[in-house]
Amino acid sequence: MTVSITLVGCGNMGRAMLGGWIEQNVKPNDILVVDPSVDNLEIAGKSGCRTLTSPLLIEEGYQSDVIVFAVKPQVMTDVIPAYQALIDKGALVISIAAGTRISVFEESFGEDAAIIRTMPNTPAAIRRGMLVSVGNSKVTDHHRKICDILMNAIGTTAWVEEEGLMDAVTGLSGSGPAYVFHMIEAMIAAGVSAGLPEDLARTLAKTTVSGAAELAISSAEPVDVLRKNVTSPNGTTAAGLAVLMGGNALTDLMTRTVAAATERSRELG
Ligand SMILES: NC(=O)C1=CN([C@@H]2O[C@H](COP(=O)(O)OP(=O)(O)OC[C@H]3O[C@@H](n4cnc5c(N)ncnc54)[C@H](OP(=O)(O)O)[C@@H]3O)[C@@H](O)[C@H]2O)C=CC1
Ligand SMILES: O=C(O)[C@@H]1CCC=N1
Repeated sequence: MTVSITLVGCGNMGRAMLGGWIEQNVKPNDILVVDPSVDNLEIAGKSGCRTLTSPLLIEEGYQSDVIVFAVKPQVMTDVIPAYQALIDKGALVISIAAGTRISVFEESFGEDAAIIRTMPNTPAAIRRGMLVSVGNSKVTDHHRKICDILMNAIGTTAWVEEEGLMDAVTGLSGSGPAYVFHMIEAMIAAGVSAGLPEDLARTLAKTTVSGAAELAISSAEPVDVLRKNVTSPNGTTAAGLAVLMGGNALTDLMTRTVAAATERSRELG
């Protein structure tokens, strides 16, 4: 199935999705990218996509199967009305904005519009994203298929039936890459403080996180067993984990971290 896409917003996330779609054989000339910034459009243009700085420049006869809104939640209500004509021609709406509820799109586009809210994350840029979607009652199996084509091209996909879960999804997998990047930063700093040269500490930290994550995904063992496999009785790991797990330190910190991001997603709605 070929899918024509209008991508609105070509920032960090828009570019990450675009790269994945093109790598996965969505034809660049089936993609129109709209973004007011010429610099943001340059990469899309070089990939062979059509680019426009404003929806006012979209020609009258234009239609696309899907419009993906990838602008900041704070500007979403100002941005979407300009795309009414595409919705009237039957385009499916996919929004990746944190917090912004499906009802915001229904209020603008009408209750007959098919709206999907998806939460991706930045590893989509290397086709290793986590993408969770929820649709309104107008979303058909055909729409789900279109969404799956786009999202499977850039990562692992899941659907939820309750929109209320999307705030916690955002707090865990949407924001999650930043938590892991910060953990890598902390491991590098800790390695340097333990006496390693910074370049070596960086390589060790990144490779360890990447290898452990791959093992967690590919192994049949649950992650707590994988952790125990590293931990020799009275050995070095036990000494390290006594700090990280003592008083439930990391679990408490992570619980508060995800709760804060989840709450912010609710506020953005
Ligand atoms: N970054 C992430 O990890 C994730 C982000 N999201 C969501 O994705 C969305 C985009 O985030 P992100 O890519 O990080 O943000 P960016 O700021 O990088 O991208 C937003 C893009 O939209 C452009 N833009 C602004 N106004 C318009 C307009 N009227 N029409 C078209 N484009 C416009 C911006 O241009 P300019 O730069 O000139 O303002 C920018 O290029 C947000 O809603 C966010 O919640 C979801 C999951 C993960
Ligand atoms: O920080 C944000 O609001 C966006 C949504 C999830 C990741 N980045």
